[in-house]
Amino acid sequence: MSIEVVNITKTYKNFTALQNVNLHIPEGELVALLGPSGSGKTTLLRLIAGLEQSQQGRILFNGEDNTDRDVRERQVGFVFQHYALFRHMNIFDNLAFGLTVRPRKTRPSKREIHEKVHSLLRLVQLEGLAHRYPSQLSGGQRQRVALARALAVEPKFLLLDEPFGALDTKVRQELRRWLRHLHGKLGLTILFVTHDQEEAMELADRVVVMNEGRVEQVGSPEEIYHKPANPFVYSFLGRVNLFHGRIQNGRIKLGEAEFEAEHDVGEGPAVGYMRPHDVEVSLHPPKSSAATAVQAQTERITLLGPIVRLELKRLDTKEVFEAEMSRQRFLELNVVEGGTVYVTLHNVSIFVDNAPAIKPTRAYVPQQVSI
Ligand SMILES: Nc1ncnc2c1ncn2[C@@H]1O[C@H](COP(=O)(O)OP(=O)(O)OP(=O)(O)O)[C@@H](O)[C@H]1O
Repeated sequence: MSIEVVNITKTYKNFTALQNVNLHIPEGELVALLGPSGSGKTTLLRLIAGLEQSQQGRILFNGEDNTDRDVRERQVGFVFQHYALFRHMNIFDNLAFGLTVRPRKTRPSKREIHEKVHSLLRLVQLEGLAHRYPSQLSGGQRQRVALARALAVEPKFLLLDEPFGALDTKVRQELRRWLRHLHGKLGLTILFVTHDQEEAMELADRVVVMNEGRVEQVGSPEEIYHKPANPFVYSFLGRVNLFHGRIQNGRIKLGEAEFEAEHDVGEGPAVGYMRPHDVEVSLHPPKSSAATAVQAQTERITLLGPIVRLELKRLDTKEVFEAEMSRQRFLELNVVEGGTVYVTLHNVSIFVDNAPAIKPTRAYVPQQVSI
């Protein structure tokens, strides 16, 4: 089932938690709501579920207006960070609960419930644990039971609020793989909240980046990482270097590094954003006369297994920034702390105020002046 959020604004007294949010989630997609704490992710999820009401806007399921329907009518499956299983019921009863409390008319028979619960246990790979109590399961197992319980009532879609938040890294990774697989098998629309960018990138077909009650960007993991719409998205998705400079005479000057802009971008202060893995480090000045290389001092070297991170300080602007490279490249280079290197800046995105990114088309090549 598709979900459409149309122009939703939600305020608590005089605090605006969501502002003019619009979002379309096509049927069958696995979508992440990603953003820092307080950005409005849970509020949006609760509004879609029908647990909250907004002051403005509509919520449509498959094009049908559900704004005024209550939570039970919406037939949504939920899973929260803290598994919230019934502690006094065994796993079988936890899974059967949603079906046994249905009105007599729509309640399945005992045999049907038994079959359903066992097929769900098979689906979440917990067969044989039906008679255990929640306290006798690991955190990851409990969370899989919570998912199975949400699926038991055959929801139109699943809403997951930081479903793996309380689990340790290794279990989280396993559950991510498992959820991806489950989604592939069921083809259900799933919307999940996370503040972990790696989780969003690894799991989701599409990521909705939120900040201060607004949607900053919606795109595939590839798009939001490689084509961030604005400085917030750039900075939120991974490490980033900032270089301060100016646009003048159609050229973008970041200290001694200069780039040409494809079209007229005005004049004034500008900030260059760049990922550490796009910084090319060399011990020698580049052969080309392009003015994108600057000198820097190596302040610190951090070995991170297969990756090596250098903390560098530009000699021209004194800005401190990071470069990342493979261990192999690091060993070939022979960089030392305190030494001087040449860095070439690739893939810089220039942002002026909050306008869309300017991608420099090429490095500025100074003209030879003949005397
Ligand atoms: N019932 C409430 N009354 C007042 N303010 C609220 C209420 N619920 C949420 N808020 C505020 O709305 C904002 C958005 O909260 P929300 O829980 O949606 O954020 P979030 O992105 O899910 O954050 P987190 O990752 O920390 O869970 C926060 O500033 C929060 O303090």
